[in-house]
Amino acid sequence: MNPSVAAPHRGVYAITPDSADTEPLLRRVAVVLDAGIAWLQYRNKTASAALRHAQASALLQACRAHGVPLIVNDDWQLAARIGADGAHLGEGDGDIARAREALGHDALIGASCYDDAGLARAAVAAGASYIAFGAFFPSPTKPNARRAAPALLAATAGLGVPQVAIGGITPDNARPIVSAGADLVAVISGVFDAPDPAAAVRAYRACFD
Ligand SMILES: Cc1ncc(COP(=O)(O)OP(=O)(O)O)c(N)n1
Ligand SMILES: Cc1ncsc1CCOP(=O)(O)O
Ligand SMILES: [Mg+2]
Repeated sequence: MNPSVAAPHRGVYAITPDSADTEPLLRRVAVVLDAGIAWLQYRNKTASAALRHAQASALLQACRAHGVPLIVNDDWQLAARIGADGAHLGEGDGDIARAREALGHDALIGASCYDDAGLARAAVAAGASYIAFGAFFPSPTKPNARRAAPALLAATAGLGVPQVAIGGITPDNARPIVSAGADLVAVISGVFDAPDPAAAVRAYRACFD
Protein backbone atom coordinates (compact mmCIF):
# COMPACT_ATOMS: atom_id res chain seq x y z
CA MET A 1 0.00 0.00 0.00
CA ASN A 2 1.08 3.59 -0.58
CA PRO A 3 2.83 4.60 2.68
CA SER A 4 1.17 8.01 2.62
CA VAL A 5 -2.17 6.26 3.13
CA ALA A 6 -1.08 3.68 5.70
CA ALA A 7 1.35 5.76 7.78
CA PRO A 8 0.30 6.97 11.22
CA HIS A 9 -0.36 10.69 11.39
CA ARG A 10 1.28 10.95 14.78
CA GLY A 11 4.83 10.74 16.02
CA VAL A 12 8.27 11.77 14.86
CA TYR A 13 8.67 13.54 11.53
CA ALA A 14 12.42 13.43 10.93
CA ILE A 15 13.97 15.88 8.48
CA THR A 16 17.35 15.25 6.92
CA PRO A 17 20.28 17.59 7.62
CA ASP A 18 22.11 19.04 4.62
CA SER A 19 24.62 16.44 3.52
CA ALA A 20 26.88 16.36 0.48
CA ASP A 21 27.70 12.66 0.96
CA THR A 22 24.90 10.30 0.14
CA GLU A 23 26.19 7.06 1.69
CA PRO A 24 26.70 8.48 5.21
CA LEU A 25 23.31 10.19 4.93
CA LEU A 26 21.65 6.87 4.06
CA ARG A 27 23.36 5.16 7.00
CA ARG A 28 22.15 7.86 9.39
CA VAL A 29 18.62 7.69 8.01
CA ALA A 30 18.54 3.87 8.25
CA VAL A 31 19.13 4.14 12.00
CA VAL A 32 16.17 6.47 12.55
CA LEU A 33 13.90 4.48 10.24
CA ASP A 34 14.67 1.41 12.37
CA ALA A 35 13.92 3.40 15.52
CA GLY A 36 10.36 4.09 14.38
CA ILE A 37 9.97 7.52 12.83
CA ALA A 38 6.51 8.13 11.35
CA TRP A 39 7.52 10.29 8.35
CA LEU A 40 10.76 11.42 6.72
CA GLN A 41 11.34 14.70 4.89
CA TYR A 42 14.23 15.07 2.46
CA ARG A 43 15.56 18.60 2.92
CA ASN A 44 18.84 19.77 1.46
CA LYS A 45 19.24 23.50 0.99
CA THR A 46 22.75 23.36 -0.49
CA ALA A 47 22.84 20.44 -2.97
CA SER A 48 22.67 20.72 -6.75
CA ALA A 49 19.54 19.55 -8.55
CA ALA A 50 21.33 16.37 -9.64
CA LEU A 51 22.45 15.52 -6.12
CA ARG A 52 19.00 16.24 -4.71
CA HIS A 53 17.50 13.90 -7.30
CA ALA A 54 19.98 11.16 -6.43
CA GLN A 55 19.61 11.56 -2.67
CA ALA A 56 15.83 11.76 -2.75
CA SER A 57 15.63 8.63 -4.94
CA ALA A 58 17.91 6.67 -2.61
CA LEU A 59 15.98 7.81 0.46
CA LEU A 60 12.71 6.84 -1.18
CA GLN A 61 13.92 3.24 -1.53
CA ALA A 62 14.96 3.15 2.12
CA CYS A 63 11.62 4.63 3.22
CA ARG A 64 9.65 2.18 1.10
CA ALA A 65 11.43 -0.73 2.81
CA HIS A 66 10.09 0.58 6.15
CA GLY A 67 6.63 1.67 4.99
CA VAL A 68 7.51 5.26 5.91
CA PRO A 69 6.38 8.09 3.61
CA LEU A 70 9.04 10.31 2.06
CA ILE A 71 8.15 13.97 1.66
CA VAL A 72 10.38 16.24 -0.44
CA ASN A 73 11.02 19.76 0.84
CA ASP A 74 10.51 22.80 -1.41
CA ASP A 75 10.22 20.99 -4.75
CA TRP A 76 6.98 19.24 -5.66
CA GLN A 77 8.27 18.69 -9.20
CA LEU A 78 11.13 16.56 -7.83
CA ALA A 79 8.64 14.70 -5.64
CA ALA A 80 6.54 13.97 -8.74
CA ARG A 81 9.54 12.88 -10.82
CA ILE A 82 10.71 10.27 -8.31
CA GLY A 83 7.25 9.16 -7.15
CA ALA A 84 7.71 10.38 -3.57
CA ASP A 85 4.80 10.39 -1.13
CA GLY A 86 4.50 14.13 -0.84
CA ALA A 87 6.03 17.58 -0.75
CA HIS A 88 6.43 20.28 1.86
CA LEU A 89 5.87 23.83 0.69
CA GLY A 90 6.67 27.05 2.49
CA GLU A 91 6.20 30.65 1.42
CA GLY A 92 7.48 30.96 -2.13
CA ASP A 93 7.85 27.20 -2.68
CA GLY A 94 4.93 26.94 -5.09
CA ASP A 95 1.25 26.41 -5.28
CA ILE A 96 -0.46 23.78 -3.11
CA ALA A 97 -3.27 23.17 -5.61
CA ARG A 98 -0.79 22.57 -8.46
CA ALA A 99 1.22 20.22 -6.27
CA ARG A 100 -1.95 18.33 -5.38
CA GLU A 101 -2.85 18.01 -9.06
CA ALA A 102 0.60 16.63 -9.88
CA LEU A 103 1.05 14.35 -6.87
CA GLY A 104 -2.48 13.00 -6.56
CA HIS A 105 -5.21 12.63 -3.99
CA ASP A 106 -3.24 10.51 -1.50
CA ALA A 107 -0.05 12.59 -1.45
CA LEU A 108 1.03 14.21 1.81
CA ILE A 109 1.26 17.89 0.94
CA GLY A 110 2.38 20.06 3.82
CA ALA A 111 2.30 23.81 4.22
CA SER A 112 4.45 26.01 6.44
CA CYS A 113 2.12 28.32 8.33
CA TYR A 114 4.75 29.82 10.68
CA ASP A 115 2.70 31.63 13.38
CA ASP A 116 -0.32 32.38 11.24
CA ALA A 117 -3.72 30.66 11.62
CA GLY A 118 -4.96 32.46 8.51
CA LEU A 119 -2.24 30.85 6.41
CA ALA A 120 -3.29 27.49 7.84
CA ARG A 121 -6.94 27.99 6.88
CA ALA A 122 -5.92 29.03 3.36
CA ALA A 123 -3.58 26.04 3.03
CA VAL A 124 -6.29 23.58 4.03
CA ALA A 125 -8.74 25.22 1.63
CA ALA A 126 -6.14 24.85 -1.15
CA GLY A 127 -5.75 21.14 -0.44
CA ALA A 128 -2.95 20.78 2.11
CA SER A 129 -2.83 17.43 3.94
CA TYR A 130 -1.11 18.86 6.99
CA ILE A 131 -0.17 22.24 8.41
CA ALA A 132 3.14 23.07 10.08
CA PHE A 133 3.81 25.77 12.68
CA GLY A 134 6.96 27.07 14.27
CA ALA A 135 9.64 27.62 15.25
CA PHE A 136 8.43 26.89 18.78
CA PHE A 137 11.95 27.11 20.26
CA PRO A 138 15.24 28.59 19.06
CA SER A 139 16.35 26.38 16.20
CA PRO A 140 20.03 25.48 15.84
CA THR A 141 19.35 24.67 12.18
CA LYS A 142 17.43 27.84 11.32
CA PRO A 143 18.24 30.45 13.97
CA ASN A 144 16.26 33.22 12.27
CA ALA A 145 13.07 31.20 11.84
CA ARG A 146 9.88 33.02 12.72
CA ARG A 147 8.62 32.05 16.20
CA ALA A 148 5.21 30.65 17.16
CA ALA A 149 3.49 30.08 20.50
CA PRO A 150 1.97 26.74 21.54
CA ALA A 151 -1.50 28.31 21.99
CA LEU A 152 -1.73 28.54 18.19
CA LEU A 153 -2.05 24.75 18.02
CA ALA A 154 -5.29 24.86 20.00
CA ALA A 155 -6.66 27.63 17.80
CA THR A 156 -6.17 25.59 14.62
CA ALA A 157 -7.00 22.14 16.01
CA GLY A 158 -10.40 22.11 14.31
CA LEU A 159 -9.11 22.41 10.75
CA GLY A 160 -9.28 18.65 10.25
CA VAL A 161 -5.69 17.96 9.20
CA PRO A 162 -2.66 16.83 11.24
CA GLN A 163 -0.70 19.61 12.90
CA VAL A 164 3.10 19.54 12.76
CA ALA A 165 5.31 21.48 15.16
CA ILE A 166 8.87 22.41 14.20
CA GLY A 167 11.83 24.38 15.47
CA GLY A 168 14.23 23.52 18.26
CA ILE A 169 12.14 20.62 19.50
CA THR A 170 14.05 18.26 21.77
CA PRO A 171 12.99 15.19 23.75
CA ASP A 172 12.98 17.49 26.81
CA ASN A 173 10.60 20.13 25.44
CA ALA A 174 8.40 18.05 23.11
CA ARG A 175 5.78 16.86 25.61
CA PRO A 176 4.06 20.24 26.20
CA ILE A 177 3.99 20.84 22.45
CA VAL A 178 2.25 17.50 21.94
CA SER A 179 -0.15 18.31 24.79
CA ALA A 180 -0.87 21.66 23.12
CA GLY A 181 -2.05 19.83 19.99
CA ALA A 182 0.89 18.77 17.80
CA ASP A 183 0.24 15.48 16.03
CA LEU A 184 3.82 15.23 14.78
CA VAL A 185 7.07 16.86 15.86
CA ALA A 186 9.38 17.73 12.97
CA VAL A 187 13.01 17.54 13.99
CA ILE A 188 16.44 17.91 12.42
CA SER A 189 19.15 18.58 15.04
CA GLY A 190 17.39 16.89 17.95
CA VAL A 191 17.59 13.61 16.05
CA PHE A 192 20.57 13.86 13.71
CA ASP A 193 22.92 15.75 16.07
CA ALA A 194 22.06 13.54 19.05
CA PRO A 195 24.86 11.31 20.35
CA ASP A 196 22.47 8.36 19.88
CA PRO A 197 19.86 9.22 17.19
CA ALA A 198 17.89 5.99 17.74
CA ALA A 199 17.58 6.72 21.46
CA ALA A 200 16.51 10.28 20.61
CA VAL A 201 13.73 8.97 18.34
CA ARG A 202 12.54 6.65 21.11
CA ALA A 203 12.55 9.55 23.58
CA TYR A 204 10.43 11.70 21.24
CA ARG A 205 8.06 8.79 20.70
CA ALA A 206 7.56 8.46 24.44
CA CYS A 207 6.20 12.03 24.46
CA PHE A 208 3.17 10.76 22.52
CA ASP A 209 2.26 8.04 25.08
C1 LIG B 1 7.49 20.09 8.57
C2 LIG B 1 8.13 21.34 8.12
N1 LIG B 1 7.69 22.51 8.62
C3 LIG B 1 8.26 23.66 8.23
C4 LIG B 1 9.27 23.65 7.29
C5 LIG B 1 9.90 24.94 6.82
O1 LIG B 1 9.58 25.20 5.47
P1 LIG B 1 10.05 26.60 4.81
O2 LIG B 1 9.46 27.70 5.58
O3 LIG B 1 9.78 26.55 3.37
O4 LIG B 1 11.61 26.62 5.07
P2 LIG B 1 12.73 25.62 4.50
O5 LIG B 1 12.61 24.32 5.22
O6 LIG B 1 12.48 25.42 3.04
O7 LIG B 1 14.01 26.30 4.81
C6 LIG B 1 9.69 22.42 6.80
N2 LIG B 1 10.67 22.29 5.90
N3 LIG B 1 9.10 21.27 7.22
C1 LIG C 1 13.11 24.19 8.61
C2 LIG C 1 12.73 24.91 9.84
N1 LIG C 1 11.69 25.77 9.84
C3 LIG C 1 11.49 26.33 11.03
S1 LIG C 1 12.62 25.81 12.18
C4 LIG C 1 13.36 24.78 11.03
C5 LIG C 1 14.54 23.94 11.34
C6 LIG C 1 14.23 22.82 12.28
O1 LIG C 1 15.41 22.19 12.67
P1 LIG C 1 15.75 21.90 14.18
O2 LIG C 1 14.91 20.72 14.58
O3 LIG C 1 17.21 21.56 14.17
O4 LIG C 1 15.45 23.13 14.99
MG1 LIG D 1 10.81 25.75 1.85
